[in-house]
Amino acid sequence: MAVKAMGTWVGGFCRTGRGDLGSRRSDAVAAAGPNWRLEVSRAEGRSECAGVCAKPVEGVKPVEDVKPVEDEDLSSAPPSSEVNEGAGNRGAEQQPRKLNRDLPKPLSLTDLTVSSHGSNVRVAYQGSPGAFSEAAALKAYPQCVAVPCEQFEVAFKAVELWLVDKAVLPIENSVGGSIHRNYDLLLCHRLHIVGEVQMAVNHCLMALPGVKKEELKRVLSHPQALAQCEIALGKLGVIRESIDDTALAAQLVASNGLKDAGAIASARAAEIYGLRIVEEMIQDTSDNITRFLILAREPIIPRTDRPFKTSVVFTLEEGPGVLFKALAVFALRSINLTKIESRPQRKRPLRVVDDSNYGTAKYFDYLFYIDFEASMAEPRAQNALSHLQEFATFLRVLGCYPMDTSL
Ligand SMILES: O=C(O)C(=O)C[C@]1(C(=O)O)C=C[C@@H](O)C=C1
Repeated sequence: MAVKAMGTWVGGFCRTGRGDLGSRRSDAVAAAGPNWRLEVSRAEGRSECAGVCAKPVEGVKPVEDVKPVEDEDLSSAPPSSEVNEGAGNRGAEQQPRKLNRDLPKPLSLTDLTVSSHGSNVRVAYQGSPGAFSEAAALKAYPQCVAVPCEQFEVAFKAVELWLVDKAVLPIENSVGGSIHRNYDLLLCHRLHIVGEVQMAVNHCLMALPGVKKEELKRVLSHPQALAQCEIALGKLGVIRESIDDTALAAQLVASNGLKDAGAIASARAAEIYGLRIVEEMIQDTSDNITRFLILAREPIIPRTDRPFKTSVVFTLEEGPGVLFKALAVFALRSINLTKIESRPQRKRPLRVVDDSNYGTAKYFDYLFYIDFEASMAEPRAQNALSHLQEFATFLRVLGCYPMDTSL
């Protein structure tokens, strides 16, 4: 079955000894401006990170202005001609000479300080300004520079390549369920879950100013958003069109002047792109919650002074009761599970039991993702994972992080 992991305990973490699953590190720290989206370039069908991609999103207000050191405001300094005039003859009263305004300024302690509000933190999210993921990034780090990315994978790579510090990505929604792509990407990248963000998602139906709800023939949005508003869309009887993110849907309606199309997005997206909200809270249930993960290059130190959660992924041998046995390692220690997800192993999608292939001869191999309510600093969590390791064919701790109990 899958590769057997040799676990090592590092500072309370069970870190498996599986080889590098594709993460790349670079010392290159690049500063992508606030109005830029990171994107994946596809060469010969292979998905590759293009690094900082200078693609401005048209008509979008910057999320936060970044001021490069070289562009410091020098307007208060006198022009160099004035400064140089008679220099050397004025003793103590002379104006300071501006020698070379292009010289780099040395880093100071202030430059190195990351405030508790995350004012220096650059956080990648998937989507365009006004997307719900941007709001989640700002909930996690209120003063951060939120960096829009075209795809989830770009956000992962942006962290790995040090283009940003963190990524905030959706993992599940209370109506739409799991975002499987991010489960798969967690496994093929070496990032750590360092936090979670729960956010109430209130969807608005919006259109060009003057367009009535009854005039809409189609509605554009992210597939998750369309799924979360199934009842309202059914009543409207419109065609649903999938777009990469909700804010991009709003932008498309606005920039193309689509009179027959509406968009489902946030109230902030309506404001940014100049659309009028024709109906608020159109999601199927008023409590529509999306949970996002905060990903970073390094894990955080698990603690016990507040509620922590741990996320793991593992594989098991085939056989009756093995999943039952795996879940029992938590039950035996009164550890509450908050999520279980299974994903097919892509490299071993199908197994045939016998050559004749009679009866139920084909079945799948699965990866199991589990979130449980305990910190890796607690002996019961460490013991549970040691126990699981006795029969799991592969085990990786994806992260141990404080639970988000707010909304
Ligand atoms: O399209 C957006 O606005 C997003 O942030 C993506 C996303 C998602 O992928 O689930 C985030 C929150 C909502 O559940 C709907 C869409």
